[in-house]
Amino acid sequence: MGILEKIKDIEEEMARTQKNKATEYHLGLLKAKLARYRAELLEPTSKSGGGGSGFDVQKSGDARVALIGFPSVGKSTLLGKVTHTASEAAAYEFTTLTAIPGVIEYSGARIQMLDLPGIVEGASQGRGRGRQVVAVAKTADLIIIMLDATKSQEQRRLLEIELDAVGIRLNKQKPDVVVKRRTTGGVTVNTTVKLTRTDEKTIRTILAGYKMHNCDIMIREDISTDEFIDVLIGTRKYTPCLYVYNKIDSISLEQVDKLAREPHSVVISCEMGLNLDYLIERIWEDLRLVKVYTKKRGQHPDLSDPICLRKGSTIEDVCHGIHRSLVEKYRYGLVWGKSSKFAPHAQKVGLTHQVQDEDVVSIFTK
Ligand SMILES: Nc1nc2c(ncn2[C@@H]2O[C@H](COP(=O)(O)OP(=O)(O)OP(=O)(O)O)[C@@H](O)[C@H]2O)c(=O)[nH]1
Ligand SMILES: [K+]
Ligand SMILES: [Mg+2]
Repeated sequence: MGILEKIKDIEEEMARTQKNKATEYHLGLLKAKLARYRAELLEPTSKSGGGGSGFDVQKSGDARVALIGFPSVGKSTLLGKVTHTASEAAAYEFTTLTAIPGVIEYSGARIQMLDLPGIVEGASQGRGRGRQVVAVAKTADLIIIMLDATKSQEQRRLLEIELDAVGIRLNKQKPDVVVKRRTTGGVTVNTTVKLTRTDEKTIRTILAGYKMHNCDIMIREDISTDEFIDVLIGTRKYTPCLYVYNKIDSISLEQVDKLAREPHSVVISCEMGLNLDYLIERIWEDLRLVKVYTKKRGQHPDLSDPICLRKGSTIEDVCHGIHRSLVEKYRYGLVWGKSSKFAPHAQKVGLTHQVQDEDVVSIFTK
């Protein structure tokens, strides 16, 4: 039996099985199996799944944003509006057939935006170029799910399902669970919180399904069964996502207002140039980047060429951003800005000091 058939079998069995206390463990096991087969399906070497390795676009700039959506929602039009790259846009579906990179310049930072072909339902199973598109989505630091505001909300759910199927978890943190494999000793499960969405027996059943007979599990949040399986599989990608509703020029103000109030959502009109600056600000925020300006002794800071880092980065990361060997020669640093205890004056800092957005940093070497 091929993988696709096995998946179908399990899905059918799950659909047949009534959900109640008595079947919970069995369903957990089926879910674990299903997740394993799906993962196999995504292997580029897998024969049954049809391959599809993604478009070969070099990463560039400080972060990558991928545009995911159904055909003709306006992805290419957006790329043309916010970057210097033109990507053909037209009124027919599947105008774009490959990945087209552009660059958004935002106060000295460079964000790569990838225009992609439209995907259809079933993309993650290999329909159309869906496989390649979702493979690219996996490499993104931020996913934009682009939607046509004139169409039903159903499109959003369908796209979420496709991304979920390839292991992308949108706007979620990695669950706080630690799994330690051992060679003997059986399974121990420790929890620091009460579990209301799964239970220890289900967890043990799933572990047995994965042939993990010796391990320590430490659970520090109220996870669901699915989230526990995610942790075991380990290759999940936790990516921030913005829902961008385009074509608001064609709907009523009341409708615009309603969409704009949804979490993680931005409403725009590419054609009328509405709200595009705000969209870029939100992209920047959701990427959770900080930019740090460097300054040489006795000179003004270089405001044209900041170093961009993840939020929570330290002076050590700043050093790496300047030169590989700088850390070895590091004596001390000076920071001006929000992270300085003595703002507006400088604070003398060590390598572990966390920087904040728009800090100015000077590094002094031995
Ligand atoms: N009314 C309206 N139409 C728009 C807007 N933005 C784009 N369009 C139109 O929507 C159609 C599709 O635009 P594209 O940019 O080609 O859409 P796409 O998502 O790249 O489409 P594919 O590459 O085929 O997947 C074109 O006719 C655009 O002119 C908008 O803000 N309002
Ligand atoms: K189009
Ligand atoms: Mg396009």
